[in-house]
Amino acid sequence: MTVCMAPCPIVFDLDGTLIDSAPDIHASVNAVLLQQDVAPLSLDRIRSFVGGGVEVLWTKIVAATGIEPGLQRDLIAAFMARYHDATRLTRLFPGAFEALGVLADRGHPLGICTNKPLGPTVAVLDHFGIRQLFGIVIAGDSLPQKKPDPAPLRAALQGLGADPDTPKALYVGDSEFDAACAAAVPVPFLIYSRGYRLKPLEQLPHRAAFDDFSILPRLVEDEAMA
Ligand SMILES: O=C(O)COP(=O)(O)O
Ligand SMILES: [Mg+2]
Repeated sequence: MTVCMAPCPIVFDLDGTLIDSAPDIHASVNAVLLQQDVAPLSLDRIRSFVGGGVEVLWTKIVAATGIEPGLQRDLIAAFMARYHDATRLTRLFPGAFEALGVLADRGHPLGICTNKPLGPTVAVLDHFGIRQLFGIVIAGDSLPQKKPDPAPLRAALQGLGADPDTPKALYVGDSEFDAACAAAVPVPFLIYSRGYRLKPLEQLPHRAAFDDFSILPRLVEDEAMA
């Protein structure tokens, strides 16, 4: 069965897929913990909490630190004040910029479907000068639902002009949230193996995996021929 003949829409996850943002998330979290006289958490720990969006992140932090759960709302507000434009420690993964350029030049409509809130999403896309590549950006606070619910990815596909019920499209992500979301749409899922997932690759349903963005344009072509 042909998945996509004409250049198909490709939707990307952001944290752990296009960008290594865990160092900025880590710094913003620890600044808030410091204000509360709570010991800092390691980068590895915080990275393992990323993927489900800000509320999930802070639910995990509250559980890990024993902070009074009633404080979570205020801590999220304090965190967002730092995180909304946090780009200083964030990097594009090697080759991601070039791969996006190749795919855009080939005519693939590109989109973003992330659980990261819209403020920091736009800040980081602007910071790296890649915002204009994406025809649609669905962020963690764009809809009432977040990944793994299929609604955000369906909205992103619709925004790129794809019929989400017969999606000749691809989703590129890194985590359990992305794999489950893609399966729920359903849409073929390509997984970046150097991202923030917790489980072994084999346990996440995916069409193909890649550890180097220079391979992605060929993987996309392979999908078109499949
Ligand atoms: O911010 C998060 O928790 C996850 O963001 P992502 O969906 O871009 O991986
Ligand atoms: Mg991710």
